Amino acid sequence: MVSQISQTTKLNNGVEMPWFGLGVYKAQAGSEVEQAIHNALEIGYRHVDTAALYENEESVGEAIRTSGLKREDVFVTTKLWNTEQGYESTLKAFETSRQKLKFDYIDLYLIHWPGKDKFVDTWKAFEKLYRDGYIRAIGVSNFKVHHLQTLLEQAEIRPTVNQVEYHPRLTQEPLKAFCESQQIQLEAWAPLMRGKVLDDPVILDIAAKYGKTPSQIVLRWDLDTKVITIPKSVHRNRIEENAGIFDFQLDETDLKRIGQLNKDERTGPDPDALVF
Ligand SMILES: NC(=O)C1=CN([C@@H]2O[C@H](COP(=O)(O)OP(=O)(O)OC[C@H]3O[C@@H](n4cnc5c(N)ncnc54)[C@H](OP(=O)(O)O)[C@@H]3O)[C@@H](O)[C@H]2O)C=CC1
Ligand SMILES: O=C1CO[C@H](CO)[C@@H](O)[C@@H]1O
Repeated sequence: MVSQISQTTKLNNGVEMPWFGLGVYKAQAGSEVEQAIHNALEIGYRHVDTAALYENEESVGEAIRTSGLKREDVFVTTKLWNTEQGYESTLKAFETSRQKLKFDYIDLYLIHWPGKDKFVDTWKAFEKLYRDGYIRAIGVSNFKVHHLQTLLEQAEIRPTVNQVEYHPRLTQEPLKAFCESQQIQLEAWAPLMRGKVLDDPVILDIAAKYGKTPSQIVLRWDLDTKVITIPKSVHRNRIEENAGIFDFQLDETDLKRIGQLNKDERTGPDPDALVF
């Protein structure tokens, strides 16, 4: 069980990233997030997704240090918040995150949202931090195809990952195809659509067929569509339930049925509407 939960994919720079991890947005700094991470690591998770925005980086670092695991056993992502975009401000914000986590290095650092004008300068700072050895992989989040095209025209180092909203009501097909064509790994945020897809009749029907829960069906669909997934929970029973997806696979018919639930429906903002 433990080894399967930590199964990795090789990113375009050769770094191994676990397909499955724990999201900690809205997991409160202090005992709530620390307990959630301890539970997850005990169950076999080896990947945690945080961000400067979540205001829990100190606790994430502390939970990993007190887990009994080595730093290199856990893959940690954090993200640069929108107000810090720009070359110098990115270098500073990265150092603040690193100090809060009390880590020598970060596994994956993401530009949280593209915004409009500054993401290329921001990326140049990401490239420097990567070359200086502070980050094992650099990537982006909430980038649409046009943002990626602009970035790829000017980047010296390609993004490894694009973390975007992805669930059965937002299957992101054109973006997914573009990322695949550019060897950029897609990663799902809000993979459970924050609970909103768990009572969908098609998901319930498929759950009954496999003897699995709705969340397990939706998360297995992520893996079967080759998308990294980071469901959030602070409850041990759900943390364990969400990880129970490594003993089955969805068949082609069910993958297709889930894909047909797409409504291009977002639970978060449209990246083009978030201009800063
Ligand atoms: N790059 C970006 O812009 C964004 C990144 N993210 C990242 O992605 C992660 C996941 O996305 P998130 O927005 O948290 O949404 P999720 O789709 O992961 O849903 C989380 C919600 O579902 C509940 N839940 C978890 N497991 C179950 C279950 N088995 N059955 C029923 N309910 C369940 C949780 O409650 P409870 O905790 O009470 O169990 C929580 O309320 C975030 O935590 C964050 O790390 C998220 C948003 C944007
Ligand atoms: O990471 C995040 C958590 O969710 C927020 C609200 O949907 C997002 O805006 C943010 O990017």
